[in-house]
Amino acid sequence: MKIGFIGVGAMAQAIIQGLLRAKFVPAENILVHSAHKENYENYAAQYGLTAKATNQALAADSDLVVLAVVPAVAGDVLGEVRDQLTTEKTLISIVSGVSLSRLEELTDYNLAILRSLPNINSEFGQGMTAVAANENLTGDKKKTALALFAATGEVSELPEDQFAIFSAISGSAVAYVDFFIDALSRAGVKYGFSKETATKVAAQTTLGSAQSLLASGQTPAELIDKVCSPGGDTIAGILAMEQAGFLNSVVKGIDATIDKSTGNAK
Ligand SMILES: NC(=O)C1=CN([C@@H]2O[C@H](COP(=O)(O)OP(=O)(O)OC[C@H]3O[C@@H](n4cnc5c(N)ncnc54)[C@H](O)[C@@H]3O)[C@@H](O)[C@H]2O)C=CC1
Ligand SMILES: O=C(O)[C@@H]1CCC=N1
Repeated sequence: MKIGFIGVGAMAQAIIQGLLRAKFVPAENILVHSAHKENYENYAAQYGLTAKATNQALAADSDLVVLAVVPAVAGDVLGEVRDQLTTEKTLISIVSGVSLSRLEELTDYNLAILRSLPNINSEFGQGMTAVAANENLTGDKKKTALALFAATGEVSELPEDQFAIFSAISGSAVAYVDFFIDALSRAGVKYGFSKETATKVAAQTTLGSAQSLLASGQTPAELIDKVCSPGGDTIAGILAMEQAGFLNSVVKGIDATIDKSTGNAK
C-alpha cells in the first residue's frame, strides 16, 4: 500500500513520523510532494520516503492520498489531481473547515473520502484524531483509512457539524496546553528556576495530570478538590487564577478559534 502526502508541512510531517514510528508501511511507500522542491526532496531523502515531482504523479501512484495543504489552496490542488483520483483510491483530507460534500464536489461523487482532523501529537503516537467518512468509504477501505490514524494515536468518529468544536479543543488546543505549560514554566523562572528545569517540571506535571485524569475515571473538578487541602495553598492559587479570569479566558480562546474556523471571526 502506498500513501501519498500532498503538502509536507507541520501536520503532514507529524503524521508521517507517527506512521514511521508505528512501522505502518515501509518508508519508501510514503510518497511526498509539496510547494518547495528543496524542502520535500530533502525531507524524503532524510527519512527514506519517495519524493514525487508533481501532485499528479503522486496521486497517480498512491492508494491513499492525504491532502495536507492549507485550506486556501485545497480547491486548486484537488482540481489539479482530480483525474488521478480514480475510484479505487481513497482521499484523506486533514484540511480544517472543508466539508465532505465540498471535497466530493471538487473531485468525484463516487470517490471514497475520509475527512479528518488530527493533532500534532500524532508524531509521538499520542494523537487525537476526529474522522468522518463519506458513503463511498466502507469495508476494508474504511478500516485501512482509520488504521492509518489509529497508528498515530486515538481516533474518534464524529458528525461533521462537531468538527470545528473538536478542532478547537484538540487540534488547536495542543498550542493552548503548551501555552499553559509555558506560563507555569515562566512562573518558575520568575522565582529562580532555570527555564529548562521549570519547563520539564511543568510538562511532566501536565502529562501526569492528564494520565491520572484518564485512568481515574473521575472529573477534573473531583481531582482539583483532592489537591486543594482545606485552608491550603492550592485553593488560594485556584481562587487567584479565577479572579484573573482563567476559565473565561480559556473559553474565550475556544470561542475565537471556532469563530475563525467557521468563518464567523470579525
Ligand atoms: N498544524 C496543525 O496542528 C494542524 C493542521 N491541520 C490542517 O493541516 C493542513 C496543513 O497545515 P500545516 O501543516 O500546519 O501547514 P504548513 O503550512 O506547515 O504546510 C502546508 C504544506 O502545503 C504545501 N503546499 C502549499 N501549496 C501547495 C501545492 N500547490 N501543492 C502541494 N503542496 C503545497 C506547503 O509547501 C507545505 O508543505 C491545514 O489544512 C490545516 O488546517 C489540521 C489539524 C492540525
Ligand atoms: O491553526 C490551524 O488553522 C490548524 C487547525 C487546527 C490546528 N491547526
